[in-house]
Amino acid sequence: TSSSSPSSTVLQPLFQYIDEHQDEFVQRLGEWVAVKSDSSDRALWGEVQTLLNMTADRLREMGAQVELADTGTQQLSSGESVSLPPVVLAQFERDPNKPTLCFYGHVDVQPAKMEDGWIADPYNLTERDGNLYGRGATDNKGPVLAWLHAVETYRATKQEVPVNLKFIIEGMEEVGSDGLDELIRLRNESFFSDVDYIVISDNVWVSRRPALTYGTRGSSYFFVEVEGPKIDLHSGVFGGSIQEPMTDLIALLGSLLDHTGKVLVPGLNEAVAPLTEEERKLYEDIHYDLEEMKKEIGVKHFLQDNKEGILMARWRYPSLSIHGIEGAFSDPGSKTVIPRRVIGKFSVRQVPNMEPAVVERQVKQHLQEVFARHKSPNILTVSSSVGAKPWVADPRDPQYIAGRKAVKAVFGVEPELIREGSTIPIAANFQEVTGKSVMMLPIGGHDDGEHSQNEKISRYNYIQGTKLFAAFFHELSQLPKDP
Ligand SMILES: C[C@H](N)C(=O)N[C@@H](Cc1c[nH]cn1)C(=O)O
Ligand SMILES: [Zn+2]
Ligand SMILES: [Zn+2]
Repeated sequence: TSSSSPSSTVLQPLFQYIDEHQDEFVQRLGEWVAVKSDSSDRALWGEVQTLLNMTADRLREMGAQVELADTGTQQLSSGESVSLPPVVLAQFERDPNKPTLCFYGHVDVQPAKMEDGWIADPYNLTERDGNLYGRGATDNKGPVLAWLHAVETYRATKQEVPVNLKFIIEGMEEVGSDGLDELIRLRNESFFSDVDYIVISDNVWVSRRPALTYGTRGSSYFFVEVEGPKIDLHSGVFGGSIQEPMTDLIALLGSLLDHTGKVLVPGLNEAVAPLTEEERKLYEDIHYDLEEMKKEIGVKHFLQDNKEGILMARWRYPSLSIHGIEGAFSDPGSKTVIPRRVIGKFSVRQVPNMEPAVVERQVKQHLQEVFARHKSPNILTVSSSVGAKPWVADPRDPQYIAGRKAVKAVFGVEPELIREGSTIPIAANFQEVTGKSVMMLPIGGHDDGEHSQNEKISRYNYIQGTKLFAAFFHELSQLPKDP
């Protein structure tokens, strides 16, 4: 920005504070990463709760009114029901003359173990070559903290925050945001009634350029259980004489997609929204270096041979990924066992105009038909979870103008307009139920490795991202009142 513009007069002291306090911000990220808030493991929901409490405390210290809202219970397959972790709902003092921004984020993480190939303990934030490594560093603890630090910066520099602020922070995003959709419905007429804009920072850029994100894919997660004998069996004694559950399961999983990545479940691709010329053009301008990406993730080639094809496959077409097999022998060594029961796990990423309920029905029917053809004596059970819809917003919405200006003020470039292949389970609900404008304003780098070994956020992105959020408050307040 030019140093004489009014925006820069407001922003410079904020940016200076952020630069001067960056070590404290990194230290706080270390404290958050140290909390093993892995929501996929029910035994760790206490840790999730600990971090939600820490978030609530921090918001209270900054002057917010905070509620830990109940989200009900989860029914286990055993029939038992367990209480879900609460959701933090926070609001700062309201001025009716200011627009109201609501930030959504999550503090739970994906599982992480040293033996998966981490260079250092995933729960001990470690700085190497300007990068901050640790589970949750980019997904989503770093960005949540960056929003809190942006608020802290205004307060510490005695500048009035130019927007009304609300926060909604959950601890179950990584497993499908159980209970949150109902909470939003319940609070639509209260907590959300005066919200003008909802912003999410739970994804990464697609290249080295900053980005604004206007769409995510939806997701349904499937469990395919094949149960056979009462006990595991010796493969030398029984091999060849029984239909093995694992053989059934591999055939079922193998029937789901072909080597080109095409999903083979009948009907599944039929609902996909047709590609318009206008949409196709949007892909041309996006920076995406194929050769660099191949090197970065260590693949010889992608399934598509051009940028547009790859990005469309990631953002606007469905995909199916097989994640694992529970009950299978996966330790080192050579055990010669026939597992008695195995559970295959896979998920389908969904795009406009697919409906999770329809996809779930199509997948279950397909698996049952394939299984019936095999005439197996084993028992097949298919169940599903998550059921998250895809989300697409109108990037011409005023919030995106403020996002663009904030990016320009901090990074000196225009942001890319991108979509995201992964899922924010609650994004579509926010838009549909509240009717408010939703935008994603990511700060993570394209190489942050969300869900992967050695997840990181660079110190640069973390600190510049904090400035981006501080600038976004300002730019939002500068939008014309009734656009
Ligand atoms: C984009 C976000 N950071 C994320 O990782 N979301 C998860 C949500 C999910 C989907 N199925 C279960 N959880 C993801 O996209 O995997
Ligand atoms: Zn996330
Ligand atoms: Zn995630």
